Amino acid sequence: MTVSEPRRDRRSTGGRPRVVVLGTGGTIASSADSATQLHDYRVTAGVEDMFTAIPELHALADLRAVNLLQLDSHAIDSAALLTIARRVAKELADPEVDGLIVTHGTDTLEETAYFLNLVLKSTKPVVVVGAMRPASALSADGPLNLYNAVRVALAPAAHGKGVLVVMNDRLFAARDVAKAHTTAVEAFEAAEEGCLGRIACGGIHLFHAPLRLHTAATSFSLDRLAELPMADIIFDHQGAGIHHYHAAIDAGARGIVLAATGNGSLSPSARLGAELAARAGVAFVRSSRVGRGIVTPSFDDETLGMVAAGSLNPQKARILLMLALTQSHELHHLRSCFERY
Ligand SMILES: NC(=O)C[C@H](N)C(=O)O
Repeated sequence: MTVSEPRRDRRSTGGRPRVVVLGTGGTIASSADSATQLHDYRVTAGVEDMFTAIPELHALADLRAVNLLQLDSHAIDSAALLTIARRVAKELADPEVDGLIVTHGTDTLEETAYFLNLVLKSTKPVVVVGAMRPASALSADGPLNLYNAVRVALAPAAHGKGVLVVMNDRLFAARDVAKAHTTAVEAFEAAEEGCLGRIACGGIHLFHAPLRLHTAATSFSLDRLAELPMADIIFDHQGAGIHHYHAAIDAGARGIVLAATGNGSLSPSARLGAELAARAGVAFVRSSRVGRGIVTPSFDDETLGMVAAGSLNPQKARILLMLALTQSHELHHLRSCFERY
């Protein structure tokens, strides 16, 4: 279902816009033993605790808290991903809901954001937000990130832009953004594509709009997704072995994403791995471990039946590959997904 227009008569919100804040855990919901401890913290807070820390939020909108998960994002698996996506879709289908925020750990935030960007069928703003410092820290970044996320969700310009990520005063398209720093509050980048906009002194300044197909314009639908197929990422390097490919194929992977060197070049073992995958009917995608740039198609793609990931990093290529495999294993289908999304 495509949800496009917010409802005009707001009987239960007294005329105020309604924003759902859906909590999944992460540092934004964590605390440590002291204000100076910026590591080794635990998820402790629910969404209401975040509201308590930012009383100014209530002036912006009628807020609804949904405590869905309390996980660090490195613990999110395919089942949790589907749980998040289904709940987001359910909330967006409510005509009284104008926008939705997902609070999330930053380690795998880009994977969830890209997945939502591909499967949600709504033009309402969805903003994924996290924090690099726990809520208990000196200069915690979560409260302002969340406040900014709600402001973005309420901005008319955020409609129809796909899933957005707000971190440290910047606004990104879910497809383009990636975590690029282990500890800094300026942890997220969209190196080649750039951020979509900036939040400055209370204003939301949008510079670009995403061009790749997203949300209502994709062929993916949660209604038809019972589960996600298994896909593994294998990291290539000097002296790499073949055992990872055997292990992935034997374990039942339906797809392998190679975090290849450079512009998707294959070590001798990776080449052998691609041949094994082709023989076993396992899809093989070449992405790059470099972190910037595009993996371009090569002659080898034809001989070994591989797909070039374009500008998707390995973890995002895996998300798209899993979704594409739910529709077809055909090479032309997989390639067309990587060209369109
Ligand atoms: N900054 C963070 O959110 C990291 C965190 N541990 C996570 O859940 O990904």
